[in-house]
Order: sequence, then structure tokens, then C-alpha cells
Amino acid sequence: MVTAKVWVLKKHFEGFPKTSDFELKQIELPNLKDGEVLLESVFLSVDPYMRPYSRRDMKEGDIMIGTQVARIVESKNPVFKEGVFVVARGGWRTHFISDGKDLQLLPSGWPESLPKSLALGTIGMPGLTAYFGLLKVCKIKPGDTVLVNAAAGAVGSVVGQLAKIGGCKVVGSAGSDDKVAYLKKINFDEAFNYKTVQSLDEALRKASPDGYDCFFDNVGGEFATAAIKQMKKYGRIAICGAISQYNESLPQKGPYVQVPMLFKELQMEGFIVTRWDSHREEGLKALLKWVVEGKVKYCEHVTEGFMNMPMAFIGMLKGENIGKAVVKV
Ligand SMILES: NC(=O)C1=CN([C@@H]2O[C@H](COP(=O)(O)OP(=O)(O)OC[C@H]3O[C@@H](n4cnc5c(N)ncnc54)[C@H](OP(=O)(O)O)[C@@H]3O)[C@@H](O)[C@H]2O)C=CC1
Ligand SMILES: CCCCCCCCC/C=C/C=O
Repeated sequence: MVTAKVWVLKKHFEGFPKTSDFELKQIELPNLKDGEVLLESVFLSVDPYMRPYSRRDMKEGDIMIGTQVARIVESKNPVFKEGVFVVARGGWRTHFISDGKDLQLLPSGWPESLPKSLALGTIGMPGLTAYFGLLKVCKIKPGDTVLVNAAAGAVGSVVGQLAKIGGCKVVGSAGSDDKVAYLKKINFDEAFNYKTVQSLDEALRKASPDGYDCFFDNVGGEFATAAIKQMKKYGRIAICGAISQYNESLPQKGPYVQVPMLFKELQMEGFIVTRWDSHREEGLKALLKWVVEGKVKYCEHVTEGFMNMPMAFIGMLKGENIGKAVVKV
């Protein structure tokens, strides 16, 4: 008999999440039936979507939603051998049982030396978000100037590097000087700390006096209001996230986008990465190749211990991470 530790949503988040909104529980797992596998989480992901999706998809008492890299410790399913690592949507659990239908093997050719946690970040859902957002929504082309915010995070850091590979000029904003230094290290052309600049308008103008062809928006709110005004004619805006608004209790006023959208003939499109699930393999293959070749660098913010899942999640929302925030069990 295996006992799993799980984190449940004790109380729906009001404003910024608190550790008291979570509760740690233990669950006895039953013996495996034919076709099932027992998995042990090795790395768990903490992602911004958990904040809005918890309200949309969960009720109090439910196990927190989420994905992990897990190892198969026992198998009664011929497709999945013991010892194999997979990406699963198992939620915040140390151990769980699956019939195998929701499990994804790591992409073929994954080198032994590459951290498997990257399957939750640069070579996983956030990397795919950058890849499809740039190719299918921003439709980048060589010579474009691309702006991305939350640029030192899991999605943003890949956006900037892929846009450079695509022959673009890249401008990034992030919330600390260390993050700005990291952006320069990974080849961003311009980067600034949005928390310390005197004026967002000025910082954006200084980074690209001619304006922006593409804006990959992870943040929304005040930053987006400033950025939209500096788009070039026919510019494309990909609404990837709105993290500045996820913890707001009251609806925000504005921005009113109609005037710049009209006179600059802009395109603005929201997207969710799962739209391109049927092209997932293609995206992961490309990301793995670039990482192995050293053309895309990665950085991870690793929190040790399953006990620290709530703290890791809250820390990511506060901006403590450079690169992908993960928890090592
Ligand atoms: N559309 C889709 O399919 C997907 C969308 N997303 C979205 O992409 C965005 C980035 O996600 P991800 O890369 O995983 O997370 P990150 O690794 O970027 O971590 C979140 C970062 O957001 C920044 N942040 C937090 N609060 C604010 C705020 N009030 N204003 C500005 N920045 C803030 C912090 O960086 P800093 O220090 O720079 O402030 C923090 O480090 C999120 O909005 C997320 O919801 C993610 C995956 C899929
Ligand atoms: C329980 C696992 C759900 C995985 C969903 C991945 C899609 C994330 C979309 C993100 C949107 C905004 O952050």
C-alpha cells in the first residue's frame, strides 16, 4: 500500500494566494488494476494559470491542478515500463495512479545529461507557448522588432531567444536588475526593469524609437496600455497572459485600445497553447534541438521539497523566479 501526499485547495484564493489557502493531506492508494501504472512525482510545475484556473475549474477541497515529471514505479500497462519518465497532469501529488491515457513520454532523443525538469519548462508547455505564440499569432519575420514582458520567466525567456533565432530585434522587460542582466546574457538586444524606470513610455521608446512590430504580452494592465501606443502600423499583439490582473479582486478600468488599434490597423489575438496540441511533437522536437545545440539557453528556479509547493507557487507569482519555477520532490 502506498501513501500519497497531496496539496488541496482549502479556500479559494481572494487576492494574492496565501499558504493558509492550501492544506496538506495523505491518501492511501489502492492496488493497481490491469492497465494501470503507479507514478512518483520527481519535479512538479508551478504556473501562473493555476491562479485563474483554480477559480474556473476547482472547488474547495479539490487537489491542486498541475503537471509533473513522474517516474513509473510499478506498471500493469504493457506500454509503460517501470523506470520510465513521463509528463503527467496528476496535480499536486507525490504519487498517483494512471491508466496511461494522459501520460506523455519525453521527446525521443532526450540526452541523459539534460535535466528532465525541462519537460515542464523550455521543452514543455511554456516553451510551446512561446513557439506557437510567435509563429502562429505574432507571425514573426526577420527584421521585426519584438517586445515581450515577464521576459525573464519561463515563457518570456524562450520568446526572446526564438525571436532572435527568427532574425528579429528583441526588447524585454522584467522586474529586477538581476533579471535584466540575465536577459542581456541570453542575447536580448534591449532590456529594462519595469519597476524602476521613471516612465514606461520613455523606456519603451528608448529601447525601440521606431516602435514595435510584435508585442508578446504576458502581463496586461498598465504595461500593455503603454506598449499598445508604441506599436508600428499593422503591428501584431499576442495576448498570452495577464498576470498583473490574476490577483486583482476588483475589475480594472481600461485600457481602451480602440483608438491605437484603429489608426495603426493593429491585430490583437488571445491564445491558449493547447490550440496546437496536434502539433505538439513538432514544437517539442524543435525546442529540444535548439537546447541541445545551445541556441536556446535555459534557467530554472528550483524549490526543494514537496512540502514547499505553496511557497514555490506564491514565490513565482511574486516574481522570485528567473526562468521556470519548479519543485523538486
Ligand atoms: N496562453 C497560454 O497558453 C499560456 C499563457 N501563459 C501566461 O504567460 C505568462 C508567463 O507565464 P510563465 O512564463 O509560466 O511565468 P513566469 O515564469 O514568467 O513567472 C511569472 C512572472 O510574472 C511576473 N509578474 C508577476 N506579477 C506581475 C505583475 N503584477 N506585473 C508584471 N509582471 C508580473 C514576474 O516577473 P517580473 O519579476 O518580471 O515581474 C514573475 O516572475 C503568464 O501570464 C501566464 O499566465 C503561460 C503559459 C501558457
Ligand atoms: C492540469 C493541467 C492543465 C494544463 C493546462 C495547460 C494550459 C495552460 C494555459 C495557460 C493559460 C494562461 O496562463
